[in-house]
Amino acid sequence: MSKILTVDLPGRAYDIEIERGLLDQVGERCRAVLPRAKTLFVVTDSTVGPLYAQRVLDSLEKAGFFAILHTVPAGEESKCVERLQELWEAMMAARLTRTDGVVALGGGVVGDLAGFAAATVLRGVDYIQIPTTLLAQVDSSVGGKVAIDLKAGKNLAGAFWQPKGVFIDPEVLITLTDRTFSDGMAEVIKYGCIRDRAFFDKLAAWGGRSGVMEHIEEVIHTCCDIKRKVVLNDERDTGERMVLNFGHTIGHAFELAGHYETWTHGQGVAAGMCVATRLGEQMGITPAGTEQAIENILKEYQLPISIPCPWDTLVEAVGLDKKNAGSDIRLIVLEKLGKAIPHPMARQALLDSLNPMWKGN
Ligand SMILES: NC(=O)c1ccc[n+]([C@@H]2O[C@H](COP(=O)([O-])OP(=O)(O)OC[C@H]3O[C@@H](n4cnc5c(N)ncnc54)[C@H](O)[C@@H]3O)[C@@H](O)[C@H]2O)c1
Ligand SMILES: O=C(O)C(=O)C[C@@H](O)[C@H](O)[C@H](O)COP(=O)(O)O
Ligand SMILES: [Zn+2]
Repeated sequence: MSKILTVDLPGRAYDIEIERGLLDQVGERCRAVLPRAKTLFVVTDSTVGPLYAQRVLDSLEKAGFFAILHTVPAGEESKCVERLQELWEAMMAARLTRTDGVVALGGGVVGDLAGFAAATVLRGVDYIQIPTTLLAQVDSSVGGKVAIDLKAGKNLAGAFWQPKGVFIDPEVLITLTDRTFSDGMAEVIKYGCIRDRAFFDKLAAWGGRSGVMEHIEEVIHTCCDIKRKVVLNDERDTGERMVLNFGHTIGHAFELAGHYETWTHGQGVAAGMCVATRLGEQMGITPAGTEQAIENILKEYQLPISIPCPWDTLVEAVGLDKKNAGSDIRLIVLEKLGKAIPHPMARQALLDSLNPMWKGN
């Protein structure tokens, strides 16, 4: 049975559809939201392409589209200006027009990269998200943040560009490695931490991949619904949306420290949530014992609770966080498990609190 959530942004409303087997019906779904499009430029990666692209192309062609497939190497390193430029050039070589569209078929890397290409080529063409990792199905395909990484750090060039539709087929998760499944669980656990204590407790009880897969539609629906509501209140990330960044200030530093190879985004976020919660406890905002509860659940899902990171890298990443405003920063902390808030503080005060934790590193 299909579950549908609507991201009801004025003039830019779109549906998130969650349904087993949806991959074979994306053609008709794309036709419904892109009625004038002739060509669809499908972006995928070198792992997802051989697994799922043909089914998507067949479905698109059956719905009357001319579909062109473009494959980037799998991995975070593809979220770069070189791959973006290749996409722009290939889109123009395909004579894409403003009434055509882009389809992102893959994980968060493909979604962020293809979404940014769609946001910028011809000053913006429509795009569709077909997320294939757990992380992309519960988080990155929704809300319109699209970006590439720069040498300085994560997601430093990008846009807010909402998709025309998000088509989620949970069956594709079956081919994920355990590590990539766990990455998605970091963001899933984040949703429990920031907005839904009961959901957090369920995740703790399910205890692993097979338990979660028994409830996968509920998991995807719960996370997308939280994100949808937050994005509706603050699309441009000026206040409430920042809670979706829980664990990311320090998490992005961990990713940078591993040169985006050693540590994935999900792993960075997992360990970053522990640090943010420890700080919250130290500041007297987060109840004592909360970090322990988060560490316990992260361990259940094979996620790290700490990651080595040089102090200078941490300082660098904190300085580049998009929640900075002048010399202040908003750190996302938990008022309690299930409720996150942006906590404004001087960036130097945050670094001063972090420093003693790093001394032993
Ligand atoms: N825009 C947002 O709101 C947002 C939110 C969260 C994360 N992100 C970004 O998302 C990225 C991480 O996304 P990710 O974890 O999906 O990583 P990813 O896109 O690199 O995918 C992880 C790996 O899984 C493979 N894969 C994808 N689908 C598969 C499938 N069904 N079966 C087998 N293998 C499959 C990929 O080829 C890749 O090797 C980061 O760059 C992060 O910054 C963005
Ligand atoms: O959608 C959001 O807003 C988020 O913060 C979701 C995060 O999980 C995601 O990693 C996002 O890309 C981080 O954005 P950034 O603004 O910190 O680059
Ligand atoms: Zn994230």
